[in-house]
Formats: sequence, C-alpha cells, structure tokens
Amino acid sequence: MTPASIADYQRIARKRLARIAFDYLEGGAEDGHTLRRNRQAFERLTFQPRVMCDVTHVDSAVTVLGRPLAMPAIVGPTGLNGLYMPRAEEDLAKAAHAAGLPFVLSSASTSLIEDVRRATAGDLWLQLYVQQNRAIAESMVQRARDANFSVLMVTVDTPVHGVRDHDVHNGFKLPLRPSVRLMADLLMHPRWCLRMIRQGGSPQLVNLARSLGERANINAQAATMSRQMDMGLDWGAIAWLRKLWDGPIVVKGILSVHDADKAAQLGVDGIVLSNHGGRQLAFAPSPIEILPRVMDRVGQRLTVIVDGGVRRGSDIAKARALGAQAVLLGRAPLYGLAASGRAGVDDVLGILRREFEITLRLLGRCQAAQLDATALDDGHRDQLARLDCS
Ligand SMILES: Cc1cc2nc3c(=O)[nH]c(=O)nc-3n(C[C@H](O)[C@H](O)[C@H](O)COP(=O)(O)O)c2cc1C
Ligand SMILES: CCCCC(=O)C(=O)O
Repeated sequence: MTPASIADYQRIARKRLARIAFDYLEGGAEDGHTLRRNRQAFERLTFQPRVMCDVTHVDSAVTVLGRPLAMPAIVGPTGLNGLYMPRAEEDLAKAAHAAGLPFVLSSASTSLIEDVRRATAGDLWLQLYVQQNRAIAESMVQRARDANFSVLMVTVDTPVHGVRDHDVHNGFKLPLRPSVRLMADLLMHPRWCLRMIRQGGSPQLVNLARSLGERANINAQAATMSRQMDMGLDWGAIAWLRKLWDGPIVVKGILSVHDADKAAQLGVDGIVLSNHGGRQLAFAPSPIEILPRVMDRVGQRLTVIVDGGVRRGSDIAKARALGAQAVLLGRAPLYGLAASGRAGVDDVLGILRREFEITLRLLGRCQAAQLDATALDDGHRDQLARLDCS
C-alpha cells in the first residue's frame, strides 16, 4: 500500500525500527498527556471556508526571519537521528533543501556541522543546548558560523530530561549497550540491526564530542550529556549569545505570555512556542492553545513559530491562521526517514505540502500569506479554551 499520510509513515516506522529506537522517537513524558494534548488542540479547531474564489493558482510560500520558505514549515531539531538511519542528518538536510525549507541541526546530532554543510547548499540553522561547560556552546556556534549556518535557535525547556518511562524500560543510553532485551529487539528487527552495523555500531554524539575536543572519550560524553545541561541558564544568556552570534536568535521552548514578552523585551528575533513534542514537562499547555494570547502580546515585535503535533497540511494552515509565521516539524520527517531514508523524508514533506495547498484551495485562499483568523471558525478561541484532555 502506498503511504498516503504521515500516520501511514508512522506505522511503517513503528514496524521497521527496533523498539528501543521507536520508543525514544515516539514517546512522551509521564503518561503521554501532553503528547495527546498537542493533537487534540489541532483537532479542536474548525475552519470557516470561503467559496467561489478563484484558486487556480496558489502560492504556499512565506518569508520567515527574512528567509524564503516554500511553505510555512521548517524541519526542526531532533537529537540522535542516527538511531533511525546512517547519515540521517545529511538526508534530512538534503530533503529539506529540495523541499525549499530550512533544516535545524540539533546540537545532539549524530553528524558533524561540517559534514551536514558539505551535504547541502541549503538553509541550515543550529539548535543549541547550553551545557555547564559554556566553551562547548561557544565552539559549536563558531563552527556553525564558519559553516555558514544562518539562524541560532537556543532550546531552553531542557534543564533536565523529562520523565520517559519507555527509555527506562528499554535501558536506553548512548552508546547502546548489549542486554538480553536489546538482543531480542535486534533479532526482531534484522534490517535495522544491519543499518546500525553499516554505520559502525551505536550512533554517537559526534558534534558535541568535536566541540568538547575529547574525541577519545565520545561515548562517555554522550552517555552523560543530559546530566551536563547548564541548569543555571537564565535570561542573561541572551546577551552572551548576542556577542557570539550576529544573525537571528530564536528561543525555543516558550510556553507562557510572560516569557514571550520577556524574550521580546530582550530583543531576540523569534521564539518557538513548544512543549518539546510532549517530551519534557508533563501537563504543559499545547503551543496552539496559547498562541492567540501570545500573538496579542508580542505578535508585532517577534517572529513566532510553533511546534508539537503537526501531522497534516491543515495543521500548518491552522497555525498560520492563528498568527504563527511557521511550524517546526519534529517527528513527521523522522517517520519518513525511519521508513525509507531520504526518499521517505522527501515524501513526508511532499505530502504536507500537497495537503497544505489543498487546504488553502478549499478555504478559498490563494496565498499562505493571506491566512488569518478569518479562516477559522469565529469561536476558535472558545474551541481552544474548551480543550478537554482526559
Ligand atoms: C526524537 C526527538 C528528538 C528531539 N531532540 C531535540 C533536540 O535535540 N533539540 C531540541 O531543541 N528539540 C528536540 N526535540 C523536540 C523537537 O524539536 C520538537 O519540539 C518536537 O518534536 C515537536 O513535536 P512533534 O514531534 O509532535 O512535531 C526532539 C523531538 C523528538 C521527537
Ligand atoms: C540528549 C539528546 C536530547 C534530545 C532531546 O531533546 C529529546 O530527546 O527530546
């Protein structure tokens, strides 16, 4: 059967990946409440279409932070992508470029900044985790500048990892360690096992290791990355980052009007409203729920991007109608990657683009840039307020 949707790719990814990898990709914090809430928020919203408009030609392109995007979406940062496919970051970056979208490389990537740049001439952004040893971030930013990355996205919702039971059950750690459970998992997924052997064994956080300058000790560093986050990170870090980086700075992981306002006051260029795909704080709000209030407060001053639960072109239209400039895609491209490598990512991005254009036409809008709250049901604020996440 030809995959027709992101959900189809999710099913294929679930079959093809070893459980340890799929659970890491898919799982949410605690009992999955926030993960579900992200989908429910989109599903609450209904449209208000216009008919008898000439929609012969549609234009899905937008401009975000002065950069052209073929549609209002960005391939977002996800760490440890080498768990799904060898040279995963390079394939994601190439597919994003082919689709006319930027790619955000995670600082927890399994390919080097320099190798990803060599793979594509596309628009690359760097996502930064700030660790206790600030020299690591300084080195990564410098390397990204040298490799002609355009935007710095600092993630601020991860002083510690969220509560992820599945990773505890699976004994998930990098490098992957042999255990009876892992061996059984590998036997059930021989193709995945071969892929890992082909790439030389367990994926590693090579990017981080390069900036640490401790190549001999990559594995130990990868295993301890989460314990090394700078829990003392505060708003003072924005001034420090400004000194390191001339280009646009985006703060990822904002979930309140208060913090959005703070970011605007400090002069950052953009924010990503995000609950980290439901993987960090359990019972966090969904970004879509708070988007209207955030736009009221900072919409004139900042570029606002949202993520969490984007699985359909209609989701992209809803986010844009509520005022977001673009969405970040987290799991969706990874499902394509895990299912069939580069071709799978190309297809996932193609499906989203097609669905987005169909939605535009059915809404009676010719341009993505024309989408605003009039495309949504008049009661959309109530629809979001009534969210029931039982
Ligand atoms: C497997 C996985 C790894 C992630 N790694 C990172 C990361 O390294 N840095 C980061 O800022 N966000 C990371 N995220 C969060 C995503 O950037 C994004 O906020 C989230 O996935 C959006 O939700 P969605 O997956 O429902 O689209 C990760 C998400 C997933 C699913
Ligand atoms: C150490 C890698 C962190 C990746 C991440 O942000 C996530 O799993 O959500």
